[in-house]
Amino acid sequence: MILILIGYMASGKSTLGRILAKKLNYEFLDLDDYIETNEKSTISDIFKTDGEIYFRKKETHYLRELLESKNNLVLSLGGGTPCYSNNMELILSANHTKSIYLKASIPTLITRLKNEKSKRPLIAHIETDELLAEFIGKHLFERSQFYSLANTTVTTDNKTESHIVEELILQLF
Ligand SMILES: Nc1ncnc2c1ncn2[C@@H]1O[C@H](COP(=O)(O)OP(=O)(O)OP(=O)(O)O)[C@@H](O)[C@H]1O
Ligand SMILES: O=C(O)C1=C[C@@H](O)[C@@H](O)[C@H](O)C1
Ligand SMILES: [Mg+2]
Repeated sequence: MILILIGYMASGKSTLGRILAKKLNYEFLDLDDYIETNEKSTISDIFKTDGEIYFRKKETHYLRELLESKNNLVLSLGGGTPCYSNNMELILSANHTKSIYLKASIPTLITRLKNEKSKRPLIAHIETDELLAEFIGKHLFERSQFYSLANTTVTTDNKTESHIVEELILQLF
């Protein structure tokens, strides 16, 4: 089984994925980290040097590689992974995957992303908190249609990390 965590930037995919994998004794991989290791570059540098379209091609390539080669894995995706190419179709049509949308509210995402912009090239250039809030609101609205295709959804606001992981395990098994 490959458990796939989906959600907006800062929704908790990497943090919760690591904890979930430990509990289940599964391998943990973060698609952003996997891309960085294999491309020998950071996500920010890939965006700067080769552009977003190149990044999205690589993202689909490595997603497919992992889906075809791994088992007993928790895989945290990038925030945009479900929204490009045929990635969501790939995930849903594989018969050994379960996908989970980690749903966080706009205010929660704004609070987290205000302090963590620099590593995220899509928002690093946004100068004020007001503009960031406006961007997140619109962007999440556009992306929700893809996130909502996940097999299951867990809301994460005002819940501790361990509480969310317990809920995930109950929903999944
Ligand atoms: N349930 C939670 N309660 C409070 N803080 C949380 C919770 N889950 C995650 N966080 C915090 O939110 C921030 C973003 O989490 P994380 O990096 O796991 O998000 P992500 O979905 O992997 O983001 P990205 O798509 O940009 O990689 C981190 O600082 C993390 O500690
Ligand atoms: O939301 C997005 O489109 C992204 C999120 C990050 O996880 C990275 O995959 C990259 O910064 C793009
Ligand atoms: Mg992450």
